[in-house]
Amino acid sequence: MKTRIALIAHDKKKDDMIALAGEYKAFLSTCTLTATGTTGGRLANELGLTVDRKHSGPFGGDLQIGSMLVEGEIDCVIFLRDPMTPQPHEPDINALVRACDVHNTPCATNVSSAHLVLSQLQQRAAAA
Ligand SMILES: O=C(CO)COP(=O)(O)O
Repeated sequence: MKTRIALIAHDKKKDDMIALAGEYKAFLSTCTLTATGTTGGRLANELGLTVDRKHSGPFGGDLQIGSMLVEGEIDCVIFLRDPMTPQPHEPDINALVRACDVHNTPCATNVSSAHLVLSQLQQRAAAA
């Protein structure tokens, strides 16, 4: 089965997300990708990745992805959060990260941990 990855980035982290996804593009193109609206738009337009785009984060996108995760439809979350900017939908963000903890789903919230998670998933997929 394809690895199912959710990709989410706050505005000031979107360039980092594009750079990260660009590095893993070959692997990510073998995965089933879900993203919040604006992040997904950039991944599709700038990298040509096929992405299931949910609503934008402030309009419930994090909650939609959280719901998928609870249903067992997401294997891993890459969520590049901006710790320096208050977000209007902070409760939704916390709900998604909490759902990852409740369901023991890997959740990388910065670029360094995202590299560790993606390189490991890529290696596993290559060995399968
Ligand atoms: O706000 C977000 C995550 O909390 C991200 O949403 P967008 O990808 O639509 O900007």
